[in-house]
Amino acid sequence: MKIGIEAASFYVPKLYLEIRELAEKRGIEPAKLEKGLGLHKMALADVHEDAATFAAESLYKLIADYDINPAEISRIYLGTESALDAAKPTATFAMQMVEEKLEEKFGKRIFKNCDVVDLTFACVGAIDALQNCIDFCKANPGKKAVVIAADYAKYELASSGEYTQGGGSVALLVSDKPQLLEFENTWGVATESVFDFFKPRRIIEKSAVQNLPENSPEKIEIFTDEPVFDGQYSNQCYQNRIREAYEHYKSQISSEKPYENWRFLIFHLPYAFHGKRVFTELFAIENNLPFDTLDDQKAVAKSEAYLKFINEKIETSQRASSEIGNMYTASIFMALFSALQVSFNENEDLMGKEIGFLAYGSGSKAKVFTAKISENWKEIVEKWRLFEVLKQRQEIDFETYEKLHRKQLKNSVQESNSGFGLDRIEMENPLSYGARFYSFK
Ligand SMILES: CC(C)(COP(=O)([O-])OP(=O)([O-])OC[C@H]1O[C@@H](n2cnc3c(N)ncnc32)[C@H](O)[C@@H]1OP(=O)([O-])[O-])[C@@H](O)C(=O)NCCC(=O)NCCSC(=O)C[C@@](C)(O)CC(=O)[O-]
Repeated sequence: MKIGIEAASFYVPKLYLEIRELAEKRGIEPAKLEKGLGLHKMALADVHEDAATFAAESLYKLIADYDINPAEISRIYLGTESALDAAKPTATFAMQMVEEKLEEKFGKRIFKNCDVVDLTFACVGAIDALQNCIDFCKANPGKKAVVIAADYAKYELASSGEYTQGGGSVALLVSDKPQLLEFENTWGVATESVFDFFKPRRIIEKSAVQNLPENSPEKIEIFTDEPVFDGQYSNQCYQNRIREAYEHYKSQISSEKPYENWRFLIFHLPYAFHGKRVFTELFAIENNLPFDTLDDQKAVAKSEAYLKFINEKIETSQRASSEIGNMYTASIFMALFSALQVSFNENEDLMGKEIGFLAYGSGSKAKVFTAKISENWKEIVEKWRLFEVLKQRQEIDFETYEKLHRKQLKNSVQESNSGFGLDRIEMENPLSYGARFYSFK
């Protein structure tokens, strides 16, 4: 049975900061960020936005753009590491927003019998959701599942992670009608528990939190959006896991150099140039090139063969990332959208071509798997207009960016913001303290 993506949509928040401006304000050479890491713009959530509104946006767009009957969706699995609650899944907030928006057309509680849940494993969580939903569709012919990846990447101000911020979401309809692409059945996996990037509970004074029950302990534990991370170590963990997952993938197939058969290599991109920077090792292994010293590594990265390989198989997948930044779980899918959009715009015939996916999530796990482009792929891609949509965003200045980051703004930056938004968080009633209420404008 063929299982794959029947339809796909995305949402990128409408605000952005130019990386050049961030570089100048932080005293970093702009060329390092632009030419070294491939960064140009950083997408930012407005005051009324969070991971739930991002998820709702792409879910609603998926249903509206591809004329999907929501009653036919058996499950909505959300990969996210920006959860809004430690018990109530962020997917339930998104589901409710979309349900209310669709009420007039489809009636109340259209997702009443839909299985909704979050899956978390840093940036690879949505790939786990996807694999799970592929298996679900195989086991239940005719049923459809939606996979959403929704996140915002936020790092401490002036940290080395600051220029790799970003955010947004994608939603994929997975079914036995793979109009966009069809997944093949070999999965390479590699896991090792490490502390390269994580979001621990932080311990703070009780007095720092409003409206806690009187008998709360003096010190309490809270989650924050900003991770603890070790940048260079995280790069190394990524490289190690990808190598191990690729080797595991390879051990299950007969091809000598599988990557040579792939039209694109689609990576999780924490920043645009990451995939091409880490694949040097596997390129060296596959082509028996020395890779022990820094000089060896630089020689591979700068070789004509490697530059040609990047140009042919990776470059177009980087373009959207340069304009958005890290979308955590959604980054790998946005890399796919970017490559497909460029091929669509250039009228390339992709039908039947194989794509290799190299997914990574800190903490850490990598998955390597493949898919084949379907006959009707253009009918799905033609609705995206990805690069036009990215051009329609609003630039903000550095001062506004810092205020947004510090949560010092009460009102949305966009004057006429339309779409899903957070209205309020309950802060008084102890029985509903922290409940979040959303609406569509
Ligand atoms: C991403 C890092 C590590 C970058 O860290 P960094 O120290 O800013 O940069 P770098 O030293 O790694 O690389 C700079 C590049 O710019 C070049 N450069 C220098 N100057 C110039 C110049 N003038 N002109 C042109 N190029 C210049 C320089 O040569 C080098 O390129 P290379 O030669 O090595 O290819 C940092 O921003 C960071 O820590 N970010 C947060 C963590 C992260 O993104 N880690 C990535 C891997 S882990 C991952 O992907 C998982 C994650 C993060 O998404 C989370 C999850 O799973 O949930």
